[in-house]
Amino acid sequence: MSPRRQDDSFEQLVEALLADEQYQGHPLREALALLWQHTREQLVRLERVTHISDRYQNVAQEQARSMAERYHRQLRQIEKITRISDRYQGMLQDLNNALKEASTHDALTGLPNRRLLTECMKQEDGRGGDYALAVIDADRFKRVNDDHGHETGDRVLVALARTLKEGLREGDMCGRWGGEEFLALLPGIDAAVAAGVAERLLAGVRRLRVAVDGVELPITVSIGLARRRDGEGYHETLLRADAALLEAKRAGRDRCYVAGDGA
Ligand SMILES: Nc1nc2c(ncn2[C@@H]2O[C@H](COP(=O)(O)OP(=O)(O)OP(=O)(O)O)[C@@H](O)[C@H]2O)c(=O)[nH]1
Repeated sequence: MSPRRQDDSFEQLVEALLADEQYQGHPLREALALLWQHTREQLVRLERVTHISDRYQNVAQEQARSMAERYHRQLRQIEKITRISDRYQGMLQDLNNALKEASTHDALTGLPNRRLLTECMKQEDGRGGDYALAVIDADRFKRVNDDHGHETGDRVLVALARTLKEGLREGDMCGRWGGEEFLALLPGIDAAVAAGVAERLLAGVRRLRVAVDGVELPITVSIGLARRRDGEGYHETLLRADAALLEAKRAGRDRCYVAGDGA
């Protein structure tokens, strides 16, 4: 017999006993009635306590669940913020690199710009470095612009920059000094080697051809070369190289002039 049915039959038995006429006035009946009354009250109380306990457990479970959900939601938000922050930092880094590149390199040719060249020459001066400077200037470049347009002029400058860079040794530096003028910084070099490098650059540019409207445009440059003298600052060496360049131009262009030590 199931416990529930047992309870039911016990209850029916007690009820029947209490209702039976023949036990009216019997002292045990009074005791049974009191006991039965007490038992029923206890049962009601027990049910109420069980009900409260169930509700409390439900509330506790509900709270635990919502706390776990909140925790996971916040975790997901933190992960998202971390991803955004990583991306943002990456973008900042890229931007930083781009700014650095823009501040030190020429946008058209990609070569080091005047600022970076100046910085490097100052550093060489600072350590008393032995170097030569070659000022390289495109010949009759105005004509290229006038005859073929500024865009063609730009293409020529880009091709020229590549050719000059390819003609230099490892450790040399070629940058765009401004306009159609380039500057090569040749560290640790003696006069004869520097002149050889300049001749190689001239020859490389002579071989260069830039195609314009089906025609191959010849390009030449003139070079002024000066070797740093003891105790000299880069701007003085540069002035001597500029003077040598002027001589090369006057002498007919497409050549290199070397500044004498006394120049
Ligand atoms: N396309 C283009 N032209 C430039 C740029 N910078 C300077 N130039 C041009 O370069 C030309 C330089 O002309 P000039 O200083 O008269 O010299 P040149 O015609 O080369 O003559 P020489 O130097 O005497 O051989 C000018 O026409 C400038 O406009 C540039 O970034 N792009």
